[in-house]
Amino acid sequence: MRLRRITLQHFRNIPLAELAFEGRQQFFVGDNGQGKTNLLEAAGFVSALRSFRTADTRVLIAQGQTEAALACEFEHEKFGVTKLVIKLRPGGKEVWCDGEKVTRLGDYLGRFPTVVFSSQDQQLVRGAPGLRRRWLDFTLAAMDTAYLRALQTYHKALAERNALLKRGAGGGELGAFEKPLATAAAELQVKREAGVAELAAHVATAYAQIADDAEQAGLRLAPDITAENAHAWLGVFERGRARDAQFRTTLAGPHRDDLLFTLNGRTAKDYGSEGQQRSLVLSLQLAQVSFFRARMGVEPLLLADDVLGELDPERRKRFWATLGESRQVIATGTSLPDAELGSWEVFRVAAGAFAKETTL
Ligand SMILES: Nc1ncnc2c1ncn2[C@@H]1O[C@H](COP(=O)(O)OP(=O)(O)OP(=O)(O)O)[C@@H](O)[C@H]1O
Repeated sequence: MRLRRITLQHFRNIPLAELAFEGRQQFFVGDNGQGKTNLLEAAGFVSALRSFRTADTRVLIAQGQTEAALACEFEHEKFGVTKLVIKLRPGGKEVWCDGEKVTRLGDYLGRFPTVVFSSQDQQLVRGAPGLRRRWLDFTLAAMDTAYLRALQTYHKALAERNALLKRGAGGGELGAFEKPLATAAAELQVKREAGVAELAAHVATAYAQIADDAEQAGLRLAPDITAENAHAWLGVFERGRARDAQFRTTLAGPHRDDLLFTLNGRTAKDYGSEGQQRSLVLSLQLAQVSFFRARMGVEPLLLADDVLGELDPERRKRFWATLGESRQVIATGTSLPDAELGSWEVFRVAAGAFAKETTL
């Protein structure tokens, strides 16, 4: 798919911007703090209906304003030319797709896939398990509404069970929430195992294309605990009651799963060099691109936030070659990319305003 136009109103530091994109490569250049990432964030928001930087919609609305609006036009492999309008208010968001109001998030997710490359991605290898879990959940839920539903059910039941535990409840009282918890846990486990196996194959391919070593990259699920089926999961939660009551929280379950990255079978977090970890993170995001395309039959929109400048020249060239020219890339940076990295439509960003420059 291709983003042809985007309009932002009162979005972060951007009072009004109306941008039309001609080709498949747009570059936003400017000093720090001018609004480059804000533009990418808006493009990401219209596809995922959430920000890749914050869970709080309120901070997206320009200071002093009560509402922000985004409108865009996609050229889409499946839906043809599609127009989306999003209104953000402190209390939430409203979405229209070709003039029709979107009432169920699940119907919309994954239709306009976007993959974000950002310098924060390094944390995916080195940071806490929660970051990897969120990445996995986002990747799988975007392509599978049943996964999203299971995830929502699980977290709702988990929150209820934990609230009871905090109040000092135990035994049978917890039972009411353990059934939905167990059913959802079983579904999450099966879908995570299958999804990770599929993603692992894409990660290995991407790593072989961009890294300069001959190591084999791997990805696997490191479950906190496993059980055969929903019935067995119920047993897990029932047996955990006494210990959970002591700690006042549900200690074991899919909410503690992790993902493990490996290089030649060894944990990348502990053994991988800085450069290898960097290649691995890029491979992970490239795997998301291939996964979305394989599942949806749609070329995702790629948003690259200040990453091109961070890569050494060799890796940058290889990364670029992997992206190919059939996909749209919207990138940002404080300086323009090398001429060998394709021909960009360039926009200069200063204090939330955008000016188109001559094409590189
Ligand atoms: N809700 C808001 N209202 C007004 N301004 C905001 C809001 N949220 C963020 N900003 C402003 O947006 C600017 C940050 O923009 P952005 O994150 O896009 O920077 P950038 O151009 O990508 O810079 P860098 O290269 O440092 O990442 C800051 O000046 C910040 O104060």
